[in-house]
Amino acid sequence: MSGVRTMPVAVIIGMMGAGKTRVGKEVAHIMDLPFADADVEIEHEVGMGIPEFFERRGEQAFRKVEADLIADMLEDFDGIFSLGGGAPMTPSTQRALADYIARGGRVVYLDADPAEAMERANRGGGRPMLNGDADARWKKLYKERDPVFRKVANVRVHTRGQTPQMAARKVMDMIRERIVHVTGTGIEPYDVCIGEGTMNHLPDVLGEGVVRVALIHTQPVQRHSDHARTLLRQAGYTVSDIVVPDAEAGKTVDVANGVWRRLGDEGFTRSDAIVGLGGGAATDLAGFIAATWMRGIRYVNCPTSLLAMVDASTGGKTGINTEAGKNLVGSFYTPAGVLADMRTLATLPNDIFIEGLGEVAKSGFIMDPEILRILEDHASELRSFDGAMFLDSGLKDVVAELIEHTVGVKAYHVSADLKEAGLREFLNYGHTLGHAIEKLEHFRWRHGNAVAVGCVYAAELSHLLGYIDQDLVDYHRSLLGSLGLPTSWNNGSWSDVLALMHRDKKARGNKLRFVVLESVGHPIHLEDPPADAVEEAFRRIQQ
Ligand SMILES: NC(=O)c1ccc[n+]([C@@H]2O[C@H](COP(=O)([O-])OP(=O)(O)OC[C@H]3O[C@@H](n4cnc5c(N)ncnc54)[C@H](O)[C@@H]3O)[C@@H](O)[C@H]2O)c1
Ligand SMILES: Nc1ncnc2c1ncn2[C@@H]1O[C@H](COP(=O)(O)OP(=O)(O)O)[C@@H](O)[C@H]1O
Ligand SMILES: O=C(O)C1=C[C@@H](OP(=O)(O)O)[C@@H](O)[C@H](O)C1
Repeated sequence: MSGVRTMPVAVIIGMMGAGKTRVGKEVAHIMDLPFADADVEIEHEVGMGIPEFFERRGEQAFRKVEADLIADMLEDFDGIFSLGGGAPMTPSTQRALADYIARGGRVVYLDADPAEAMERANRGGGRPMLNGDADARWKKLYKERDPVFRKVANVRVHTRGQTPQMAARKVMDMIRERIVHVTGTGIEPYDVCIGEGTMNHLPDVLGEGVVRVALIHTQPVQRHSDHARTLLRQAGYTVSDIVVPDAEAGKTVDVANGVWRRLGDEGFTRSDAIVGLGGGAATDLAGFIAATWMRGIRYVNCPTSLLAMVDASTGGKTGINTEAGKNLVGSFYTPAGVLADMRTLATLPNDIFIEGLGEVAKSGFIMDPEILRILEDHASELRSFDGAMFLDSGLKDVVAELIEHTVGVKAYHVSADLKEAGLREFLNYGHTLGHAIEKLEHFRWRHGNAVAVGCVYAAELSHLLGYIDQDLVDYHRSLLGSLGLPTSWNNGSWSDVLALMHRDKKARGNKLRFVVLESVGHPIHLEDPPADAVEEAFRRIQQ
């Protein structure tokens, strides 16, 4: 015996006729997993059909057998497990499902259209709960059960008008999703959902109180915003499509003003919402609009670049650029949810993908060595990322795992320190020099590339001050280089760099402050380091 506890990959619940058995079997088939249906297992156990058991022993006896069997299967079945329609109404099963979710399980509420499910449930008979006026019985049960199903499930899949195959694909995408929960002082908890098709959650995350949705996006992601708009319209929202200039050109007060004007003209109220879709520039602007319109309305981020997925869209920093500088005007304002839909990466250019790996690696250095291991193992595939091939390649799972880990690092720091009073500053590893490079390159250097050079600089500084050995500095260079990221910069004078580093937001008075490493996973604050070390580290990244 290995002693490892097994558990179902997913448990499917829903009304009679929702398709729990049919769709569940299909999911198991596609995922090459075993399938079990609670009703069939019960029939084996009691040696008779369910209608006969109901007739002979009654519903109460059935519920007891059902609850015991489910409790056992939740401990030792490792495939797709469909429950009978009424099973989640039993309190002990509700507790068992909550425990299963706490262990990482997925309880999928197969939410079929009532008319479709009712018609299917009436086919073929064999459902004792529908004896008599079947439609009336079904409707009554639906009223009782739907609120409970919503509560006990952690995944909800709408299947209206879908074939069993289509519904199964949707279930599969959703059970493969990775979810990072962000919470902490001053944060209304929210989830970052990572996976293929996570954008489908938009209506669920926006909720029912919202009437109008402003979909803020840029032109290069039009294909994805078209999809989001369709989803939103199908869910009954009135959608305002707002196209803003691409990249940093969109993060201006003039653009913000134009968006505020649209919201005013179109009657946006406090109960309406914003969806920001695109790279980090678009999500920063959308968050800023959401934070400021009527002093704060609901917003959801749909990041479409790797950098936006792992960094910009999570953590609640929103903002625009002004003449005073980049990101100097903004607000801490957390989204209602972040939907990192991997399908959007299919159109992402290689250089923008690679740049995102700079922040991924940084997160590995400061906290999560597993990130570094994954980067090492897959460096050459990552480096030759090709959006057109991505979704059909094994790289998809690697990238999803990297995003999950990196968002986890960000969520950890943000949870403890939303407003960057201390711990959150560790996320700034590599950024002190990185920001100076970006500025001196007039922002033609991409952020993640500048951060990569900045990480090598911070590692050199850590070494010069005796915190880490040369091997770890070399490791920074070799890992980042293997991913196609730059590790040196020689396009500006030391005096300009130093002056800019003094204006970094971590600096205090005349004192420079850096984040350096004591070892992988152990960053520390470094205040007012010796001037010669600060300069020598710079000399070392010039070649
Ligand atoms: N709020 C934060 O915490 C935070 C953190 C890090 C960065 N940022 C901000 O994020 C911005 C950088 O983000 P970025 O690197 O995503 O840059 P970006 O938003 O400028 O996007 C880069 C380019 O890629 C395009 N693009 C994005 N997704 C695409 C897709 N799926 N297919 C095709 N093209 C796509 C964009 O349209 C743009 O042309 C900066 O403004 C930075 O200040 C914010
Ligand atoms: N999405 C669907 N489209 C068409 N028929 C379906 C769909 N889902 C289920 N069915 C059919 O409806 C009937 C009831 O489905 P079943 O899986 O037994 O529901 P449940 O287990 O939820 O009670 C079956 O005949 C099944 O093949
Ligand atoms: O709704 C219910 O209470 C029941 C639903 C049935 O399963 P299906 O939902 O698969 O029909 C079966 O467990 C039993 O007849 C009781």
